[in-house]
Amino acid sequence: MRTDYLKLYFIMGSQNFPAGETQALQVLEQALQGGITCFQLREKGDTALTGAASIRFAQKCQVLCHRYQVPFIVNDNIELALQLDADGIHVGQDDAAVSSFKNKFPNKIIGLSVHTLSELELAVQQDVNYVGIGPIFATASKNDAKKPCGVDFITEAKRHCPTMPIVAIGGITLDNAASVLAHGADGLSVISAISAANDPQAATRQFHHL
Ligand SMILES: Cc1ncc(COP(=O)(O)OP(=O)(O)O)c(N)n1
Ligand SMILES: Cc1nc(C(=O)O)sc1CCOP(=O)(O)O
Ligand SMILES: [Mg+2]
Repeated sequence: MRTDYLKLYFIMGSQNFPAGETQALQVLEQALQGGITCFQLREKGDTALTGAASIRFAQKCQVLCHRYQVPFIVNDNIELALQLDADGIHVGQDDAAVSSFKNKFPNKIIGLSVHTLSELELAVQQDVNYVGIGPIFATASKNDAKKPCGVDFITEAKRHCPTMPIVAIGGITLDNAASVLAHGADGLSVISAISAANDPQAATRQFHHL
């Protein structure tokens, strides 16, 4: 995978917006105009869209991403990723084995969440395309987030496995992003820093001028 795709990786689902999917699509387009380099659809939680509505929403997100030539990644849901022929899938430690995703979804981007150095070593052995390391800081966007690991863990991970692309996630804002990059992350992954910004396009642009 091209590491530059990880530079500014925006994640969201309709649950991240008070006005639901309409607002989600508007913000995604603003984020694309502002220069996000990757997008992950993470439709999760009690208010998540289901069935045909979730597929229609996902298709609309994918069309926008294609228009801006930004990879469209699906969180967790391999059926959706296959149905839409997404560019990749992001999976967590509690999901099925990476090998099963690779078999079902060959030649696609596979991202894996890691929280420890041993999980990172396994990710290298499994030849995933990138790892998501987090939460770096406290986050309100994931109910079951682990304890924050801090920026020094990024440096430790990069030293341990220098060739594995790392995207940092969890509580990343315009104020702390420069430190995250200075500690060795290849890219930044955010939900609220863009989804809850007063001006999502301007916020996205600012991440490119840290
Ligand atoms: C880029 C990136 N990194 C980490 C995660 C978290 O994935 P996971 O641990 O599977 O948790 P959920 O997002 O599924 O709640 C991610 N989604 N993206
Ligand atoms: C989806 C997700 N995964 C995390 C992890 O630690 O694996 S933290 C997180 C939420 C990130 O949202 P925000 O940018 O608003 O903090
Ligand atoms: Mg997951």
